[in-house]
Amino acid sequence: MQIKKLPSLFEPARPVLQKIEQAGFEAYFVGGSVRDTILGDAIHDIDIATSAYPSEIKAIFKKTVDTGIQHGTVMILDHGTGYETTTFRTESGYQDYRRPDQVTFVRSLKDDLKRRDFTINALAMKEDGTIIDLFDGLGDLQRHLIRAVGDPEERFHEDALRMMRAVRFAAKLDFAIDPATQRGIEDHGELLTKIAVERIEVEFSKLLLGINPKRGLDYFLTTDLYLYCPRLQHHYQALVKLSQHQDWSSITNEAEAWLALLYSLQITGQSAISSFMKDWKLSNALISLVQHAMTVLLAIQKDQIKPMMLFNAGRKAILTASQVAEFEELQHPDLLAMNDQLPIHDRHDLAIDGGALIRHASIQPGPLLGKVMNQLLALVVEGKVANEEPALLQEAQDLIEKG
Ligand SMILES: Nc1ccn([C@@H]2O[C@H](COP(=O)(O)OP(=O)(O)OP(=O)(O)O)[C@@H](O)[C@H]2O)c(=O)n1
Repeated sequence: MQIKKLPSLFEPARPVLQKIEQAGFEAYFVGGSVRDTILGDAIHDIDIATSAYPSEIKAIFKKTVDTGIQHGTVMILDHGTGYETTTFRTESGYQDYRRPDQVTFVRSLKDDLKRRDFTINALAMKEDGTIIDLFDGLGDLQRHLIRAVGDPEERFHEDALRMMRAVRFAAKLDFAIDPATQRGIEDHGELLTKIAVERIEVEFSKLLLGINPKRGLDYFLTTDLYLYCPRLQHHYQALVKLSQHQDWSSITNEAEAWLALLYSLQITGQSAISSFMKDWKLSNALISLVQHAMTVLLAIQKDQIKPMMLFNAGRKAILTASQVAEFEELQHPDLLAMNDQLPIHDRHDLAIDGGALIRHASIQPGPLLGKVMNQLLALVVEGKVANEEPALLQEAQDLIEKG
């Protein structure tokens, strides 16, 4: 098979591969970019594998950077762009189920491809678009099948994360998992506990954002992989319910995915959200966004949307909550439009500050000042007082008199 028209991302890299070949070595595009090109999907990065050893690559090209030379990876700098090339290699050891104890450089493409995870990821492509398919990856692409290269058990012992990758690809590509590969996952799921949570999280997030998360979640549950992920052990029923959602089109980013998950698991309290997401090693920024969005989502559910709540949540959290409300088929008004119509969107937009209150309303710095400022803010956001200094000063005096 030959791909006639390569995606433009490959074009500037072709002369690099040609140059390696002219020096007497082999060089191929490998990995996800080849798979996705054959599927007609967009590609985002390219990987190059070569029979040349790192020292040989460095002799061919003037400018290189040793980005991971002990693993065989050298970056070639060509016309200002970096191309990472990795020498064909075999790996051995894997005593920790995630990294090889030893990497050996080899000259044979087959030896390199046979240590890769799935047949659809073990295709190689020459610079002219010719596909090298040594493990029937093309057949599996046609059959929509995720199948381990060779013995699944060996592949999963080499890197236990591959079990999560299998269910992620099932969701991402809407493919089935080959029965022997699925059995391999069922038998070795526990090895996932050896893998860093950060790496599991990346795959799980990609699963939830695939074109068919239902399929990925079904495998995640039937293979018992969920048992070895943080904090999911006791949520089988809720995960089944989540997987039964038919339309996932409104879940478009990580925040929406995690909010949908937490809402399904009924983990809705602010500190419960934080502790759950921290166990998944998610960032503080994402945790804060999901917490704000959950407040909005619960208000949608209870039909208790208030201007001040929208103001506190902010546009991004409102959008996140609206998408998940869509997913959950919760009726709701256009919250973004409501938010856009608020008189102000930031504390600093208030037409008065503490200094003005001290000067004109004879308030002393202290707790009362903070309280009055908060009350003024709420009145403006709720549209009860115009956001103008004289009106706000008057209101401040009234508030102080009322105590
Ligand atoms: N645990 C892993 C990770 C990667 N690979 C191999 O390395 C390639 C590149 O891996 P990566 O960039 O992580 O994933 P992609 O397959 O490219 O998929 P995507 O870009 O969609 O994540 C894979 O195709 C596969 O051949 C592997 O065998 N085992």
